[in-house]
Order: sequence, then C-alpha cells, then structure tokens
Amino acid sequence: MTRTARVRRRLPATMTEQAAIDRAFMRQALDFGARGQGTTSTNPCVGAIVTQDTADGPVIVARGHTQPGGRPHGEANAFDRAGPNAAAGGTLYVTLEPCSHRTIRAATPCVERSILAGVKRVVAAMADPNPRFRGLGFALLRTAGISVTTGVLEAKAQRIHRGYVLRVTQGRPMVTFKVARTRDGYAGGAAGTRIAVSCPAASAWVHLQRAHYDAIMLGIGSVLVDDPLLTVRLPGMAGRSPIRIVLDSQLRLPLSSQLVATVGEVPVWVVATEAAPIERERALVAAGVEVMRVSAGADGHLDLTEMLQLLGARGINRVFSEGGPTIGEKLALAGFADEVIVSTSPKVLGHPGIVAVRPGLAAMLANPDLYRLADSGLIGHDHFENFVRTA
Ligand SMILES: NC(=O)C1=CN([C@@H]2O[C@H](COP(=O)(O)OP(=O)(O)OC[C@H]3O[C@@H](n4cnc5c(N)ncnc54)[C@H](OP(=O)(O)O)[C@@H]3O)[C@@H](O)[C@H]2O)C=CC1
Ligand SMILES: Nc1c(N[C@@H]2O[C@H](COP(=O)(O)O)[C@@H](O)[C@H]2O)[nH]c(=O)[nH]c1=O
Ligand SMILES: [Zn+2]
Repeated sequence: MTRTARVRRRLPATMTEQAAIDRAFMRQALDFGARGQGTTSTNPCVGAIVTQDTADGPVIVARGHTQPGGRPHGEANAFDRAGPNAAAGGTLYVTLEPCSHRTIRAATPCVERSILAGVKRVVAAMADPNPRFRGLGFALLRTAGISVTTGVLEAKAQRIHRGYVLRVTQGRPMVTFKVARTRDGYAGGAAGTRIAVSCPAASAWVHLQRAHYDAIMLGIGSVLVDDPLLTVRLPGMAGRSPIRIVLDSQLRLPLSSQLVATVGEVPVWVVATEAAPIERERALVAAGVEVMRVSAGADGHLDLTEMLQLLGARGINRVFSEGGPTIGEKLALAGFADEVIVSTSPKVLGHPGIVAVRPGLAAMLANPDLYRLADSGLIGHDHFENFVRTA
C-alpha cells in the first residue's frame, strides 16, 4: 500500500460521528422531500438520499422525492435516479418508513426496491403512522439482512409529515392559520374594508407558503370584503396554486367574485350547510364551483369537525387558512389550528378595525401547554411568529 493510500483510508466512524453524519443526511432528505409539499397528496412528501462510503467519507449518489400526485415514492425516485447498481452497498436515508405493501397502482413497494437495490443500511426519520403497516417495513428490511436505524430527526419529520399523519390517524388534514396584522393589531379596517398589511417580501413569502399546501381556505366574511384571488402569484409558480375553499354556510359567495371568475384556472370548493338555498348551489355549480354540504353546528355555522373530515376524505393533507380572524379563532378553539402564523407589520391602522388575533386565540398562543413558538424573525419589514400546537 502506498503512503497516500494509507493516509486516505478512512477509519470507521465512531458512533457519535455516525449519528452526526446520519443527522446531516437526514436533514437534506427532509428538506429535499419538503419541496414537494402540496403536490403529493394523498401521499406524504417523502425525501430520500442514497449515499456511498468513499475514501473521502460518505457521498450522495442520488436524491429522490415523492413525485407530483404521490407516485413514484421518494425512495423509488432516488433509486431510479441512481441507476443500476449505484445504490448497492450504500445507505438509504428516508424521511418515513419505506412502504411494504402493494397498492392498487401495483408499483413495487419501497422495501422491495431497497432490497433489490442492495443497500446495506436504511436510516429512517419516523415510522409509518398507519397502524396497519407501522413497523412492517422496518421488520422486512431487517429480515433481509439490512441494518435499520430509526428516529433520526424524528421531530422535524413529524412536523413535515403532520398533514399526512393527521389524515391517516384522525381523518382530517393539518391546518395552518395565518393572519397579518398592523402594529396596533388589526387585520382589516372597520366595517368591511380591506387593508394591505404586509410588505412585498412578506406577501411573496405567503404566496410561497400557499404553494406548499393542498388547499387554501377562507371564511365567507373575508371573501365578501376582500374579493380575493388566493392564487400563487410568483414567477413560474402559477401551476402550484392549490384548490381554493370557502366556508360559506348560506352560499353567499357572489357569482361576480374573482374566485368564481377564475374557477376554470384553479378549482373552487364551497362548503355550505344543508340549509343553504338549492338555487344558490345550482347557480354556483353552473359556474364551475364544487359545492359540498355538511351539518350546521350548534351556532348555525358549518360544523368544522365534519368539514375537515370531508376534506380528509377528499385526500387533502394540508390546509392553509388565511382567515379571517373569526374562522381562525374558531379553528383554534376546536383544536384544529395545528400551526398559527402571525405576521406583524410596522404599519399602524390608527383607529379601531378588525382584530387579527382574537382574545380566545391570543390566550391559547400564550399558553405553553397548547402552543410553542417554533420560528420567528423578520421577512422584509414584517415580523413573523410561527406557533406549533403541542396539545
Ligand atoms: N390581514 C389578514 O391577514 C386578513 C384580513 N382579513 C380581514 O378580516 C375581515 C374578515 O374577517 P372575519 O369577519 O373574521 O370573517 P371570516 O373570513 O373569518 O368569515 C367569517 C364567516 O365565516 C362563516 N363561517 C362558516 N363556518 C363558520 C364557523 N364554523 N364558525 C364561524 N364562522 C363560520 C360565517 O358566515 P356564514 O355563517 O354565513 O357562513 C362567518 O360570518 C375582513 O376585513 C378582511 O379584510 C381576512 C383574512 C386575512
Ligand atoms: N391583506 C393581507 C392578507 N389578506 C389575506 O389574503 C387574501 C387576499 O389574497 P389575494 O387576493 O390572493 O391577494 C385576503 O382575503 C386575506 O385572506 N394577507 C397577508 O398576508 N397580508 C395582507 O396584508
Ligand atoms: Zn414506497
């Protein structure tokens, strides 16, 4: 052996070093997979990275993520990109337990793909939340002689896959409520006037968030005041505009609204109660809107539990609710606001308007038993706080 070769031969990583290497590659797998957030439902946005050990340490030979529409899966996409034999003897980093069962679409399960690819080790962030399959993928891999490490960056994976987990375990999507407020706390002017709260950079960031959800949801109160479009208006990203959903117990959505006018470009679903007039439904349906009915709650408005179950049954994993403040507080009080994003602008309204964070929600956000502040910081001139529901 030459002197150079002796110097370059790497010793096996210690357990601590290996754990750090695993976290570093898993972070990349999670970030890579999350790019597809909002495009993969009903499937989760799984990220996968295949590495090979070299004299210079482990290197990435392929990356993959769940493709639009949910297939191929992230692991399959990574193996496809790696090409023949490139993954043999390597390590697969994957953000969710590899699937072990054939679906009706009859693709080879990712456990089988991993065995066929010849990987020697699989590192996963979390188990499959589906009680029917949970742990089965890991067990099959181990039976095939593949070393399996689980729980690497699990908290981050649980947050990224929360919509999928909630739909599989509770039948409802994950909901993020986002609201922008002035420095004096208002989301809108008094008596039904729309105000531009956010700065351009913050507005662009909101559009980027829209692109990472399956649906944008708004109360009819906001729609009547704002006549919003609720599309993704960023260069090259118009195709990432999610379904637009209006919570509208009485079917008050105007036929002249921008939502209805653009229904041919991006779908609009309206959820009403059984009591809403049938002739309004007929008119909206004729215009291309999809109307769904759920029961009325005790307050006469939509039953939010039933509404979210309906969206879950329609395969929606993630909902971005841009309000308004009434809907936001109702979602939170019912335990459905899984994440809450509050942006605060330096602008001042200067007179009483529509309070952005209503008292019930404010009390919940201040309660560490219910929410934790996960991220905060400036985007442009506006200060963002992102709360995550802990209970
Ligand atoms: N700055 C910002 O980020 C935002 C500002 N805004 C501003 O906020 C104002 C509108 O907000 P707000 O008045 O709170 O209206 P919302 O958008 O929250 O809509 C409230 C309406 O939703 C309907 N609804 C359906 N189901 C339910 C339910 N289960 N519980 C309660 N209501 C339900 C009700 O009408 P019905 O019973 O007829 O269905 C209710 O009146 C506007 O001024 C708008 O400009 C709005 C969004 C974001
Ligand atoms: N005014 C306001 C927001 N308003 C939200 O955005 C909706 C309008 O969307 P669009 O028609 O697509 O621009 C509106 O109905 C409300 O939900 N959001 C923010 O981040 N910052 C703002 O200043
Ligand atoms: Zn799979």
